[in-house]
Amino acid sequence: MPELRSRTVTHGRNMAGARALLRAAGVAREDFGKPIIAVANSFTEFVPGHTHLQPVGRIVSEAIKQAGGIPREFNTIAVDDGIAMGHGGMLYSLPSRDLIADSVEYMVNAHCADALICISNCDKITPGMLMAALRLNIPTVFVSGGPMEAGKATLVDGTVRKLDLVDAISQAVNENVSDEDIAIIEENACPTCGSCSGMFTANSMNCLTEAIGLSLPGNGSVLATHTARRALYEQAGRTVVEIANRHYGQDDHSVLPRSIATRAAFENAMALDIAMGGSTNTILHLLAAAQEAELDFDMRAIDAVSRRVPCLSKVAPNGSYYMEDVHRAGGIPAILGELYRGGLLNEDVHTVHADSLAEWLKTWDVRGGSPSAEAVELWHAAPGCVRSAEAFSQSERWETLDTDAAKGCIRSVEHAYSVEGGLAVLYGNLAEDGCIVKTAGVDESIWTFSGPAVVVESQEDAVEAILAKRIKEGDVVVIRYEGPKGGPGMQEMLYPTSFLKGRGLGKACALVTDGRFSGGTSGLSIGHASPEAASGGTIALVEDGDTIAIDIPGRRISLEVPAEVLDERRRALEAGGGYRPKNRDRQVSQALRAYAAMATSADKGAVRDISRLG
Ligand SMILES: CC(C)(O)[C@@H](O)C(=O)O
Ligand SMILES: [Mg+2]
Repeated sequence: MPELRSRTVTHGRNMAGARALLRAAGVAREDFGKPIIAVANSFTEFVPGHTHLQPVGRIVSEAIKQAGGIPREFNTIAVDDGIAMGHGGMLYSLPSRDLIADSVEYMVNAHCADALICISNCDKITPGMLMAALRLNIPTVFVSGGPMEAGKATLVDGTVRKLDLVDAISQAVNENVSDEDIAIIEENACPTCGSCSGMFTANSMNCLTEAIGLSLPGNGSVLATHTARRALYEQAGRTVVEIANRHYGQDDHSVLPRSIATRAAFENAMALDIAMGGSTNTILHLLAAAQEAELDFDMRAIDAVSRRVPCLSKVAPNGSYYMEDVHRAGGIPAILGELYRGGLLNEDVHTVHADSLAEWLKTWDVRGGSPSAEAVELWHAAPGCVRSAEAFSQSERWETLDTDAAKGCIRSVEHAYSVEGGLAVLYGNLAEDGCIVKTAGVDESIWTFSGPAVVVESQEDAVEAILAKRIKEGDVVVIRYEGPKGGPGMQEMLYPTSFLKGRGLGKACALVTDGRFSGGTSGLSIGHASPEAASGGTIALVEDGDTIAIDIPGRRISLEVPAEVLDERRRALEAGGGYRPKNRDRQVSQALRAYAAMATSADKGAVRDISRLG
């Protein structure tokens, strides 16, 4: 039977000092011996996805106390990609993931916590905490802050439309949209607290924790403002104590993160991701998390799943549905249920709340025949449509659920949007170790595309070229030296992709980069090109006017330049100073340079190269 880790600080005469301090922090004499549960809360007023989490930490802690644990809450940082976007702030976004993972490890190990509950939400927080959970491998439950409601606006001409953050970004550069309409869009794009309303990175990751089995059903889709989230937080608090007791009291290792997040579970999560057209960032984060779990799960494994799983849902930016619509259609268990019936899931998995996939879906899949009354009630949680930055500020209900598997928000395998999955890995001389495209967001007419390269060596230059109308129909914009090392920090290219869209080029151009994209990016946007330019990848050798050919169904990307010419260019580049951007004036802090010194490439999840630690 494993001893409570916290015994190190709660038992024995020599730990009188540690106990004295724990007492000073509110632990009662009779509580010593109960499991200490670290409550990693990512509350911050900077980020709408996290601004409502302060009371959530208290609710979770109270539930833990009631269930017989000792909650110890602490905070992590959280970067808002949407606010950091389009300027030097974005360099900090991806490195913040590893900082969060480390800070959770520091707090848990320094204080000998027995178990962990992760209150996450936005882009890097869920993956950072997931990395920590798999690194620490102590009983862990994830519970996120929930999605934002979709925006609704009435434009000057009376048109009523749904919208989100990306509309505010792209419409701002659309010369056909009036200042009055821009003001209306800005005012209404993000009406409530929560993670931005589409299938963007935050929501994608929070849905994936459900599929991996580390969070409760509904975690990824119950709206941040809805009263139904209170029960989710309370249940998460009870569950973490229950699994801690099973592990330390009954020697049950099946509740540990590495027992739950197995390769089979990662493949299921990837199948979900491909079916729902999740953010391309999920690939980076799953690769990073798999390495923490010491799992054999790489780009080839992702490629294999993407070749067999179809696209079952198209949520913004891939279509006109939002997270609130995914929820009404039965949430993540409904997508998993469709995949299960299609024979596309591994069945040898379990979760923090169910011992088998069959039990999990039987209870929670509203389309599966016998969902519990609790599940049916949960999926009725609807948007309040009132501006609010508070958790639990509304309790609207949908009158009916969307169970239309032919034309609704979530389709069956038989009625898939496309047999081609929502995400694909492409290989070729331009990306020998692979690159990523979100097929769900690409118009089918340009799944094969070929055009002349227009090369820029920074996101800023790309934005400038698009706004100065130097990019024309048919071009392939190449943005390089924006990888994990080269940026550093692998910026998201939401501004270039949104500006292409805003300038009417969304379906007319391709964009290839060694950087990455926001979950809000759509169009023929190909990222994570590996090896990156700063590591000597072929992307460093592209010249203006070279032809780049993209073939999504064939999973190929090629720079159509003879090998001898590329060799010649490589020799010249290496003789001329190596793999560095030309004329780029970028302030890079020491903290970021430290990240860059250790960063691996995107096909390895951009994690630190731990082989260098000796
Ligand atoms: C700001 C966004 C839309 O959240 C973006 O950061 C993403 O990656 O999805
Ligand atoms: Mg992001």
